[in-house]
Amino acid sequence: ESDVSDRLTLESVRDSLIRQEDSIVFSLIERARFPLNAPTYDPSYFSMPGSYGSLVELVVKQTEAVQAKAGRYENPEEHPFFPDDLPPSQVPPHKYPRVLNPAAVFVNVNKKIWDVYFNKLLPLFVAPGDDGNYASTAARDLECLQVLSRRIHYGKLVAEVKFRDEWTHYEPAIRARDKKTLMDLLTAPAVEKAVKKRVAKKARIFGQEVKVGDDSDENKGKYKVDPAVVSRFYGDWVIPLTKDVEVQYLLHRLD
Ligand SMILES: C=C(O[C@@H]1C=C(C(=O)O)C=C[C@H]1O)C(=O)O
Repeated sequence: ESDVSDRLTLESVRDSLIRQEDSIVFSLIERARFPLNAPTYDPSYFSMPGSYGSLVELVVKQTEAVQAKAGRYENPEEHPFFPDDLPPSQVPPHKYPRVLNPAAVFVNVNKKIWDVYFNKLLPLFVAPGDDGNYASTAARDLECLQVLSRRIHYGKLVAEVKFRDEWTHYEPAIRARDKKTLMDLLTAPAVEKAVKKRVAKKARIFGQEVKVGDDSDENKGKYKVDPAVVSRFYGDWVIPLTKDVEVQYLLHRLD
């Protein structure tokens, strides 16, 4: 099997992040089909044996258990939200390319992603209201959580590539545990600017009303998810959390 590292470049990992933007925008569009549906998140809405808390926690925990048996978390790019008590994989092991330093496994920011998604993003992009579709709503929330988690933890791969390209700059900062210098070294303002612009454009294009027979631009600024909300979410949370993952990974890189 060819050495993965000769295919792993900053350009290739950035291309993957660009492709993941599509999945993130579409997952938000699909969640926005439902109103807030607050009982989904209310621990007092239902009770069943086993401490599940809210309905969304039940759906996430049980879905992650099934996906763990199917081998999902054998992939180093995947991170469960409830890692405790996950069942072992039941499928033949797949040889994932070993790119990351094994210490990468300690970097997991899913608790923060959970908090930010439900408390900062969700109220901004879904309509108020309750249509009773709580199980479907929870399934859409899980899709959003998983695609955001994959994107943000991709910061490990980005950091690995940057380390390999410029290890003489990174090594002293890692040994000095100098997070500020590490953050300065890995930050690419022009790329961040382009990311924020592109995700807003994708939200406009993917979320527009498609009319047939009349090509006039009748969208009148109506989109399934507000492009400005998507762009601001990337700027305020997705990019900063990705960079936190990069810094945390680099701090473990020489373990
Ligand atoms: C992911 C990268 O690292 C940083 C994080 C970025 C992001 O989360 O979109 C973009 C540029 C960098 O500041 C990168 O350099 O591509």
